Amino acid sequence: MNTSSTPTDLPVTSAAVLQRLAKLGIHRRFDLILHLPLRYEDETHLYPIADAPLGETVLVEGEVTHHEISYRPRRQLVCQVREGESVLHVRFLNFYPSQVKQFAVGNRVRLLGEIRHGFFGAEMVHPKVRVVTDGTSLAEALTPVYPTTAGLTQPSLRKLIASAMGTSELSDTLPSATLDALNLPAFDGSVRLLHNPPPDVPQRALTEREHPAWQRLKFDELLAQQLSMRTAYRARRDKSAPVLTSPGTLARQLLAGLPFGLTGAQQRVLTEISQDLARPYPMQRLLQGDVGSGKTIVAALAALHAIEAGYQAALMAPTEILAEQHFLKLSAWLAPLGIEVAWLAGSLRKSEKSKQLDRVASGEAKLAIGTHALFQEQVTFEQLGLAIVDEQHRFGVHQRLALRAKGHSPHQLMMSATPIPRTLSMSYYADLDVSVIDELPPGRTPIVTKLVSEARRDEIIERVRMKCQEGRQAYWVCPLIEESEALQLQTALDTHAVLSESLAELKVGLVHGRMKAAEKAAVMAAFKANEIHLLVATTVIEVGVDVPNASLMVIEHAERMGLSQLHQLRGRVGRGAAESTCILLYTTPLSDTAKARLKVIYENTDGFEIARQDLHLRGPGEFLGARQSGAPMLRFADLEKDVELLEAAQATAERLLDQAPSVATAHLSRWLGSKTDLLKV
Ligand SMILES: Nc1ncnc2c1ncn2[C@@H]1O[C@H](COP(=O)(O)OP(=O)(O)OP(=O)(O)O)[C@@H](O)[C@H]1O
Repeated sequence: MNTSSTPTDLPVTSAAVLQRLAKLGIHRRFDLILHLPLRYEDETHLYPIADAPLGETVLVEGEVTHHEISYRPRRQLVCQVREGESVLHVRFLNFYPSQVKQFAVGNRVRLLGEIRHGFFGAEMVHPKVRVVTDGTSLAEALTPVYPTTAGLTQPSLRKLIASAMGTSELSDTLPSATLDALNLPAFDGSVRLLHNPPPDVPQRALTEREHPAWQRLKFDELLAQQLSMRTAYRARRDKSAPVLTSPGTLARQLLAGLPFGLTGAQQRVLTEISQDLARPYPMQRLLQGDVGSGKTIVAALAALHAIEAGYQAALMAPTEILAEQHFLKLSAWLAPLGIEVAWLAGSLRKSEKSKQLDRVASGEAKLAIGTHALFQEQVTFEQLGLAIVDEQHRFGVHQRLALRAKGHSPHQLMMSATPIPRTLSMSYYADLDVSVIDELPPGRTPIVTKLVSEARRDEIIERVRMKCQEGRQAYWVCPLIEESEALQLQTALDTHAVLSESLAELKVGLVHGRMKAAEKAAVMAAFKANEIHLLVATTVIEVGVDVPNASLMVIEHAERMGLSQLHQLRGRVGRGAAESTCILLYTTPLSDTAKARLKVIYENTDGFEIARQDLHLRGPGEFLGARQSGAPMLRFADLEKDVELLEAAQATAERLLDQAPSVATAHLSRWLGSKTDLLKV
């Protein structure tokens, strides 16, 4: 079998063609084979003009009875083709002299296109044309139409693919017993069928990717992904990590001082984490929990586990606001236990930074909290046992690896406040263990969501006044203006000015992305202390801000925001016992997608359900964030439609890795080819 696919195995020598192929993601012969048609043209079957179905691409034939170049309403070639009593009008708005020749009166022409009812009767615009001579026969297979790029015609792509198919060994990577059990056809037959389907295959099954041949390709792709992720998962067991055992004394002390007990879900995930930490190989666990489900206390208890075992822990967050909030909360929790926490962020003054670095290096600080400043070169730990990464999807694989390199393969806990749909975590996150906090702390009153037109802004301002006079606090979130940060800042400043004036008796604060970290922190601290009643904010408050007394949120131009972002923002309220309201202000007219998004957020409060619908509306890219660059992407399988195949691929991958590793390797190397270095991540 040919597994040594390299860029040189393409049946091409021209640098220009190689470049065009590269644009299509084709770098080796196997990529050509996997370059599957978008759709097909059916030239196997002639329809009588009178009976051809409307709105479908059909092949018809007739004799040219007339042609002219007309100039009204614009220059165009207008022809008539007759078959018996039926007449078809044919028009070309752009045409070459050669096309005029093809339509010489008396010629028999075969036309491929869609018939519509035009002004003069049946008409075809811009059909594909062939002049019929005695030897012209019908095609034997459907004609594939490939995704292509400028300078690469369909016939030349077809030729290249045919040549790759002719010279490649397409033997099966999977044993026939496996295929039989899964009811899947052979690989060779499947790709050949998809490139050259016989005329009796229903086109819908092909274009909708439901044909067994498609199932086979999707399965192979999913299997390659599973094998890649699970190989990485298993490879971790060969590395050694500190065995962290802890009698749990510190954890008990911390819990004793808290006003609440852990929920069942928090306890369960904590057990999962503690068991991992006591293993001799590094943990890589993803902790998922909906907004407000209480991940921070779990992170703190995991850190205490490492600390009690004699090691240090680090907690890294993507923004300084979030990191600082963690720092304040965890310092307050850990100080009574006599545990020192260091703070590392980009905004620290040099002398302060070097003091903090010393505390981390000497081991005086048992926990270090910060932004990406934590994995910069100067940072050394005395003995790092656990690295916790909050909002993991905002960090790339490299940043995570850099933090990991700070210790002798420390354990890693990754936290995500954006719930990840099950199929996504089964596929793109299959190299991790996953824990889910699927229960909210008791006593929360569900958030009431209201959709309100921008025209009723004044009423909303009154509502803010009332709430704040009752002693509650509120957020006012300014619209996201992606095109211009300056404009976004201006909007926030204007909104702040207007609201300060309208609500003169309230203290109105402002926080936005352009402020210095220390300024932001001061505003957040004042809001937390209820010295600010209404906080005007850009979306910098999206993740993690925790002010339980805030019970009203107004989001302007909610129609511009993504679902997960709205859910995150809305989760900033409803964190205490008081009933909370989130008002989504929208501006009309709303696009269909904006309507769909607002409907989902209005109807659902469960983050996992919202995530599932977000996956449906926007595809997986939005969830993967930085992870996308490190994971082999799926081209054929659809995580929504192909759940069964995904489950089958997952089970097959485990079985092959256990029982037939050489089959697993062969399959992987065929699919990943030059990308196999991904496995080293
Ligand atoms: N078991 C519990 N019982 C009552 N309150 C809890 C419990 N666990 C956490 N809390 C409180 O719930 C609030 C939310 O917790 P936390 O900030 O950890 O949420 P989170 O999961 O990080 O959510 P987000 O991603 O929205 O920040 C905090 O005020 C926290 O103190």
